[in-house]
Amino acid sequence: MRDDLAIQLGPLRLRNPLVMASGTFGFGLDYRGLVEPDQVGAVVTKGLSLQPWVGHAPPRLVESPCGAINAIGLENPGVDLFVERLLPELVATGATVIANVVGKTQEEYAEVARRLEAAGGVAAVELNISCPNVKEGGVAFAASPVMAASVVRAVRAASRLPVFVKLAPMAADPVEVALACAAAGADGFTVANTYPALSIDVERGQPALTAEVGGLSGPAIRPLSVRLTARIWRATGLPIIGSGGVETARDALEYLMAGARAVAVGTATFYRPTAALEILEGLRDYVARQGLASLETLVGRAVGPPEETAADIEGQAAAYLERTGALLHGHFRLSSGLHSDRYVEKFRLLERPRVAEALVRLLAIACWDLRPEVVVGPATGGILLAYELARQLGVSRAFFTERVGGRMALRRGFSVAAGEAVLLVEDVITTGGSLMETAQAVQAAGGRIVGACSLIDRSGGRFRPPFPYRTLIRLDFETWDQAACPLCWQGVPIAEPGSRRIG
Ligand SMILES: Cc1cc2nc3c(=O)[nH]c(=O)nc-3n(C[C@H](O)[C@H](O)[C@H](O)COP(=O)(O)O)c2cc1C
Ligand SMILES: O=P(O)(O)OC[C@H]1O[C@H](OP(=O)(O)OP(=O)(O)O)[C@H](O)[C@@H]1O
Ligand SMILES: O=C(O)c1cc(=O)[nH]c(=O)[nH]1
Repeated sequence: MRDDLAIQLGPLRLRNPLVMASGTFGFGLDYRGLVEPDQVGAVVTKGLSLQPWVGHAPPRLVESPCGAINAIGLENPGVDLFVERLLPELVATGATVIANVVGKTQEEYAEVARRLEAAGGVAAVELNISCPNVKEGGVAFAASPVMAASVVRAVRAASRLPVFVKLAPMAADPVEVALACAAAGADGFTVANTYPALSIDVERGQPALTAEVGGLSGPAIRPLSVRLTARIWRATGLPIIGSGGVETARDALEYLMAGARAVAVGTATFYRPTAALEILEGLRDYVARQGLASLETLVGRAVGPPEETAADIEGQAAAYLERTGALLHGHFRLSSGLHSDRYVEKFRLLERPRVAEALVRLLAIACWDLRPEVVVGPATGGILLAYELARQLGVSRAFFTERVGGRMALRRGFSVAAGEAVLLVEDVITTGGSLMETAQAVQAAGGRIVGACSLIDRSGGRFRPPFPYRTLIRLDFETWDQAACPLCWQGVPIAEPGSRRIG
């Protein structure tokens, strides 16, 4: 199996971002011979309840322009039968299984999740608090952020399985619901379930569906759910499975660029059973055409970084750095020769791959429009950052500059072609001296600087390079010349934590 479309969905590593939507792929076994369960990123089961549910009387599905309206009523065999009869066979296919869970009380949700975890083989649960066509156990739980969060909390307490909450697009304020679920420990969201809808059979003068209200799915809802995906991504920054009207690779890309990390295919499977596989081929073509190393950098590309995450990092940066041990207090001689009572030990951040990956993702989102061909950073932090940023941007080369006799230089055979587009990356900017020296070394070698970025800028706004420059965190710490340093006056011993030798 090729790995070029693999993507991280919170704690889950999916072999590709395509997920078979709940209720449209049975229990993953009905389509064998057409779509093998291990060909897609994950199979989401039909909603599972504690006891078997019979669902609504027919008719349960009616066509609608650019879509369908359904009211199956969550018919399912119950969690125990699923665990006993269906799950082993599904797991044996090598599929990643996400179990869709429904209940009439929060205790039921919790108990179903507990049994699923005990059974083994389930990668995550998707809490369906959004079925629009039942009176109990559906959208009622999404009616208030508090109720939705209480289901998440109950499930969290009963099982350690990752929890994705399937949001109701029309219930309460979905963003408020999502924030409450995030606070209660949700790992991510599916955005979104179907939209409550009514179709009338004018010959009979009756609702077309026995249940009256059904859920509208298909391309008709796609732009609505793409928008909601962007809102939930911006508000929470948590991993999202986009769902609603995905028929082609283009549709799937829309969801990714709006902030989803995986995309569900539902109604399309009914009229084109191999739609998911065709979409995967389309995604592979796109990745090859755009020269992307992975799909990671597409996530949220069209709508920018999540506000909360950006705000969190910006607003609580000093506290975060303090907590991770990155912000040192003392008396330091910095790379520039200036003195300060603070030093940012960037390796407290960079030594954690997850933290480094998450921070660089924000840099990648901030810089993707610069279209670099090479990423370059000054040693030492820049080595790691350049590599990770290039990886996430799908850029094929990354290298670093280092000091030779006190001057930044390209060594080790690193080179740029004439006019090659270079993005610079730095961990901490104090004066910007190291970055500007790197820029000069790259330009002297023939490279063209298209921009620069840094994780942390402590220059107090004084660093203003002559090319586009983006930073994640601005900190305002004082620096002094040796002669003006109050810590020197007090005789406090000085430390020189960086690797640059002064004097
Ligand atoms: C017939 C049918 C049954 C569905 N059953 C479920 C279900 O049991 N649980 C759930 O969370 N979503 C269910 N859904 C919603 C889908 O998983 C999906 O989120 C929605 O249909 C939008 O995607 P689509 O336009 O690609 O179909 C169902 C949808 C349809 C059409
Ligand atoms: O903007 P400037 O004034 O150039 O200062 C910033 C540079 O100083 C720090 O490096 P450090 O001195 O810690 O050296 P090291 O990375 O080699 O350990 C930091 O990682 C930057 O590279
Ligand atoms: O079983 C159903 O009718 C059903 C469940 C659900 O969550 N969404 C949907 O559109 N239909």
